[in-house]
Amino acid sequence: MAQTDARTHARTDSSHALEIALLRLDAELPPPAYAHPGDAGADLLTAVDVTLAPGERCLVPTGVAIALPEGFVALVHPRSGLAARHGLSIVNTPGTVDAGYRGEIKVLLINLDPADTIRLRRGDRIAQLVIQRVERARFVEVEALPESVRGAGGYGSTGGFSRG
Ligand SMILES: O=c1ccn([C@H]2C[C@H](O)[C@@H](COP(=O)(O)OP(=O)(O)OP(=O)(O)O)O2)c(=O)[nH]1
Ligand SMILES: [Mg+2]
Repeated sequence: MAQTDARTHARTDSSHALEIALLRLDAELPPPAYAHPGDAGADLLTAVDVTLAPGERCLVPTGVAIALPEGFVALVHPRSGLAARHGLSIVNTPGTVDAGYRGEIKVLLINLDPADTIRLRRGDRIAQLVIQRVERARFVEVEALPESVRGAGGYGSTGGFSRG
């Protein structure tokens, strides 16, 4: 049975999956899908053939638009297999799809391989969409921040590689 979250108005179906309105801008392309039960990311497809020379980037259309409920974000992550095998990544990883965005989801692919060209065909799975709840903050200006154990240490303050 479908349930509605009183705070976010987000609807979940009987398997507790969040219902998200999806518009297919390309009728012949299958919608994003989870490859296995329990997967965090639903695979996004490229709607066009793409050729990426080494170091080249390209904003690639996926043929879908969504309407996220308020209080959610969709993050566009690279696929690890394509990254490991071909050096295919995303320039702005993870890409942020705002709840109010109604345009086509696009993926800013980049070929990080130093030598090989990457050729993608329309319908190839190029990225994965991870849906998460997200908080909205109210930034409250103060004179001093509360103390913490870490303090201002960062950017390697705890050390880096240990080399024999
Ligand atoms: O990988 C991505 C990243 C963003 N977007 C879309 C949805 C998002 O809501 C919108 C704006 O993204 P973002 O806020 O990251 O970009 P911006 O450069 O700040 O643009 P804007 O000024 O429109 O917010 O672009 C995508 O389709 N794919
Ligand atoms: Mg923005």
